[in-house]
Amino acid sequence: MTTSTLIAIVVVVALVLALAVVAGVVLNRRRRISLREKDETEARPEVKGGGYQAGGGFSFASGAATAEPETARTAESSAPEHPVEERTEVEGQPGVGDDAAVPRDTERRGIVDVELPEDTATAEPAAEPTAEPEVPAQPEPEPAAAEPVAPPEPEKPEKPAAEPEEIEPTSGRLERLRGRLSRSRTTFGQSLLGLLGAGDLDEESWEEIEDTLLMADLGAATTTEIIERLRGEIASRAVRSPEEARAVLREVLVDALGQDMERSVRALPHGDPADGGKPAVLLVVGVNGTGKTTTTGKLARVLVADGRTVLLGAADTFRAAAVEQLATWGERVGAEVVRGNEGADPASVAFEAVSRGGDSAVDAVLVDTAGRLHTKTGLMDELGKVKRVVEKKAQVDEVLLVLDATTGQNGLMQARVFSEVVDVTGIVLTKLDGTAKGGIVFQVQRELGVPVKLVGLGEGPDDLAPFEPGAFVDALLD
Ligand SMILES: Nc1nc2c(ncn2[C@@H]2O[C@H](COP(=O)(O)OP(=O)(O)OP(=O)(O)O)[C@@H](O)[C@H]2O)c(=O)[nH]1
Repeated sequence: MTTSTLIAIVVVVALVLALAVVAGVVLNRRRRISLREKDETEARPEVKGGGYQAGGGFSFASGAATAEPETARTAESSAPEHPVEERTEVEGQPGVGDDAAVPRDTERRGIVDVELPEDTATAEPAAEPTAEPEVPAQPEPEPAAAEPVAPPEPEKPEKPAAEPEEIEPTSGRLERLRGRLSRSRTTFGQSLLGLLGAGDLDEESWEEIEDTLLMADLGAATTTEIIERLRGEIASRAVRSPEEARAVLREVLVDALGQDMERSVRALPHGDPADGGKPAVLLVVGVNGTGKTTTTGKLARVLVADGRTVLLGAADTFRAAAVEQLATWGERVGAEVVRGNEGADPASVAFEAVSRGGDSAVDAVLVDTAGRLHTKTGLMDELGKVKRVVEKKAQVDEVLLVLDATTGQNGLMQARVFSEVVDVTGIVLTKLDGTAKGGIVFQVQRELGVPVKLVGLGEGPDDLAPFEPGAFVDALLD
């Protein structure tokens, strides 16, 4: 082999190596999405706002217009099944992930049949079975401590004594309270914007975006869906600038929140109450301390501010303080309160509240129920009974499940059990002001298929807002 042949071979090998290196670099560049080459002249993609038409205010609807006809349940079909193996409790004690403190509903007391008032004969629907389901065979721990308590008659409704106070305007609440979402905004919204706007989006960046979504409690399924959509949209729209990436992010998040979900609170009466129409009936349910009583009071204020008359039913008879708390809310807005003594049968109080609401021709009856751990089968059955007893008198238009946004996965577990027992129609997510995990909104809706209708953003009396996907996402991203 001559020297010139050798040189030729070396040159060819060097050329092939150089070509391979260049091809590798080009391929790697193509896989990245660069946001650095901002083209100011390109028009930003139009971003659609949320489809929910609350217009910044609360949206109320009549149950008659939207509620599905209630079918009378039989005791057999409505008795929820809670096989022992599915329970998270261990011998009645909270399990991992449950409330650490011994809940007040560990108090033992028998569940008694309710003596319904006289007018039950005229009540509807007639198909309700006369026998309430038996207390499940699974006994509460320490059954010997259970004392049969005769259901005291609900007390006479109280007329508020104090002058009703000023109520913050109900429109634009989410706008006004958007600052309360600052913790979620910092750890969720701003992290995402930082990652998407930082420049080259390689696999590592997408992993970080995924982690951010998971940390904010969006859940694995929603996170995967959002990442896939984001990747697709950013690539297909040839997104170049951080502003464009933000617009795409907003659109994807708003869509993931379900723009078409019906979020009106069914709190408007069926016809004119002054002319024989019936009040709307709302039950407020949830675990201890999630904010049921507070939410009931806040909602009453919104309705009163909108010119509606309200009656409050204090069916949280486990805790005298809860009854007092609701009575105070009633006084503050000039609403009548029907209350029972501590230990009174909650179903009896709820029934009386609905009867009284009809007699007083109010627009809405809001019934605050006792908090109960979702793991307590007997107490959950009792909640089902509250609803069935109320249905003897009137259609229940709305069952609002109050969930504490700071409890994460445990909140979801609660939601599943409650919706088995009482057909939850809307979620109120409270304490969003105290958490960085605002992403729970996405997960809870997806898991339950029930819309988040209201959000609690503070302890103040007017810190309740209607949930609007567009405004919520804006609050997270701005
Ligand atoms: N920060 C914040 N605190 C809230 C919110 N909603 C309720 N709270 C507080 O949560 C605590 C419990 O609220 P309650 O309304 O008493 O809860 P509950 O579910 O009725 O409790 P039980 O009667 O024990 O079942 C109170 O201190 C409320 O002020 C909210 O949106 N944000």
